[in-house]
Amino acid sequence: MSNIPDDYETEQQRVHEVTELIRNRLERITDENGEIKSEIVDIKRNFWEDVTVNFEDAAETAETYASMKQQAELLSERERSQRLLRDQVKLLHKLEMSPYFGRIDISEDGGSVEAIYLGVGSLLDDQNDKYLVYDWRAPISSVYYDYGPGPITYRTPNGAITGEMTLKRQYIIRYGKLLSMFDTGVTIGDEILQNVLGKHSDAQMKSIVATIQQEQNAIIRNEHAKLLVVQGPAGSGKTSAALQRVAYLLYRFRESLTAEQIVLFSPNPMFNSYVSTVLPELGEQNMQQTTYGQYLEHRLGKAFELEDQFQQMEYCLTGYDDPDYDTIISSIKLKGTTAFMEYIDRYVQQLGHAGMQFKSIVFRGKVLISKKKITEMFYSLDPSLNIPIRLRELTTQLLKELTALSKEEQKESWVDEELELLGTEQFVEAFQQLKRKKQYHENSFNDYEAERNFLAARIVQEKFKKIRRQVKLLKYIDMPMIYCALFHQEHAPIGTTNALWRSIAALTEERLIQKEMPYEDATPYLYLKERLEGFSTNTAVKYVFIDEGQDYSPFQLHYLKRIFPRSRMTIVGDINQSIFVHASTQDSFSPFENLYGEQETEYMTLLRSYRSTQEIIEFTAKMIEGGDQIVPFNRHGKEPVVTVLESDDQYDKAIDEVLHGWLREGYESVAIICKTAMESAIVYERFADRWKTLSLINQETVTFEKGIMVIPAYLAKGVEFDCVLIYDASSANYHLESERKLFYTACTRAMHELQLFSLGQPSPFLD
Ligand SMILES: Nc1ncnc2c1ncn2[C@@H]1O[C@H](COP(=O)(O)OP(=O)(O)OP(=O)(O)O)[C@@H](O)[C@H]1O
Repeated sequence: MSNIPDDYETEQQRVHEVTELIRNRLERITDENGEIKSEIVDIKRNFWEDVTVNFEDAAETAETYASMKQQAELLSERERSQRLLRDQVKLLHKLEMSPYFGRIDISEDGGSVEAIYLGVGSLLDDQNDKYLVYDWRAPISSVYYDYGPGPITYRTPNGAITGEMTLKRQYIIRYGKLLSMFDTGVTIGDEILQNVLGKHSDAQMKSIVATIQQEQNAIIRNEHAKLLVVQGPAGSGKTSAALQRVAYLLYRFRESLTAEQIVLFSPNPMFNSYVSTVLPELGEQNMQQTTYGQYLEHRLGKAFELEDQFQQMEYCLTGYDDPDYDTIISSIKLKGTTAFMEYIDRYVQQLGHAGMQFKSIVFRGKVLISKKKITEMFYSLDPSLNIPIRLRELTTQLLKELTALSKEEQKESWVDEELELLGTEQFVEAFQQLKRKKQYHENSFNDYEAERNFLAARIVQEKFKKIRRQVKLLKYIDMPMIYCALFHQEHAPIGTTNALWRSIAALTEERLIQKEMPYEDATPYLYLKERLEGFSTNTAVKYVFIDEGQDYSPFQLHYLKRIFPRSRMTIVGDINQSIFVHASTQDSFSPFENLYGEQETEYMTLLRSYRSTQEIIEFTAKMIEGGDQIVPFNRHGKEPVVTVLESDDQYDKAIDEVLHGWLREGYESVAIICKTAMESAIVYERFADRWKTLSLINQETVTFEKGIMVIPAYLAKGVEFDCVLIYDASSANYHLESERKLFYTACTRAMHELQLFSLGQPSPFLD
């Protein structure tokens, strides 16, 4: 329970004093910053004047270098100081706006009581070396999130400390004014959380630093798990906790970890813009962000036209009439399994003995080294060596061969033709070079010959450069053919019938021949490629975060683990939102179990849901298995409404009414959620004239903005809106079991109001 304390005046006085101190410090730092800035300008302007330049002899030259080095060091030291000051100014501005949000009074066993104030960064009083504000990530701050008044324990680098908490208080402060304060129990202030969650949604996600809940704190501060898996229902704060965790890790390991060493895989490009302000709000730099699809594209290069995951999704939701539909769905499922990964492993073993395919090395239409010869060279190498090592050796041999061939090539007539086109300067230069190399004897019989040979060698060398580069990049391996041949294997992967395998193989090959790479093939293709060429791992990355982890196939996760071998992984997700066919997390999080092994994996579960009103959470929880476990946060709003419409024409009036109503209430972010991109486009066309501010979101949309938007359900993943209107929640549109989770995901995007329109009989998921 919480109550409003009566020492408001004292607290307001403290806010006033701390704000004053912050403002004074800001003033001082701004002056210091100005001085450093002009010093930097001076150093740059006078750099050469302050350096004594003299290259007369070795001693003078050394002195010149020493003096240059000294100036450069001075400059970089000043620039570093300026960066530090800039960071301090940023933090002080944040603290000026709101210096702290919480306070705990604690006493270490038997000691005196100390009041600890928590904010987004720490603030030290220079006069007495005391912290006026502690960073929310400091070890002691953990007590605030984990305990209520009573006995406490917290960990420091020097061991555990026990004591007593006598007070836990929350504040809302804006620019020196204490707007409100509450004393609270273990959970952090219902009042403040009510206040935060009751607000209208924003185009950008907000940091939850002032109201982190105990179970979220455990996720944020976990330091030991190699793999941390978090399962939580829609709106339970998984993404929020993940981002706070990034900020925590950056603070905790600030000596050794930088934002570039952290990668977040997000569900769609728009999501990147949605979460982009959270870390800067916490005074940290953003980590690297990408989607898995973008990452595949980057690694795949241009050999194929890659289907993206949303095209695949669209097909899965609309392609029911395609006679190949069932085979394609089975193919997508198969290619996401670890059984298929192992199938590729066995194929790689076979390739060690036979089956590698190469491309001939061709120059000006002439085969320099035939693929037959390359194959022979490859298989004559020691078979006990693994394929990547053999390929390295083969590359060396091919490069040598090319050197020899380039000598032959110099005699070709095209070289003479090119020589004729050269101007006198090139001949003069050849003359100079040969003279320098002492290969030129004036008036000797070979003069012209030497010059010609020299220039011919250079011409051929220049033309061969590209071939040599391609060879070094292993472009002589015919990867598409090797991958296609995988589907000629007679025996099917474990768990797949021979007949199904043959159909999958035929369909896959058909698309690969067209130079199309189905999305489900991209990971197996890259995996095979890297098993042959050697994995190009990224060892710089230390933490990988995967949001919406339930949508990744086991194969994709294993692939990521191999790519980032030095990294710890945090996977957050919700099995009830697995919307992709390949996701094997349909019922549990089991695919994660054998990723790093039990010893190194920790599971955490969130049950409370914060995004939506209690009415919406209770309504949506009924759609999924285990929904009764979800604990809604106690915030109330209108009951969701299901409206059955009899004809398409009734939509105009009904939509107008609902949208007008929401706008009148002041809601700024409204989504009309459709099942597919196709449906979204139709709806947009239909209403764009009536609603001028309507926008259509598709897979290319990269920024998330307020307003009224039409969006396919699978792109609304991870984001939220004040109000959601499910455009057609009819049984005709949503009835397959495989669509249940998509439907649930769509409905759970609403924070305050949810309306569902159904053309005829509503979906059975609403029963
Ligand atoms: N401790 C908290 N304090 C304040 N707000 C919170 C807290 N936890 C979550 N929220 C809010 O709840 C909403 C949902 O959070 P978030 O998007 O992180 O959930 P999620 O579990 O990732 O959801 P989903 O799986 O549906 O995408 C956000 O508006 C977030 O700010």
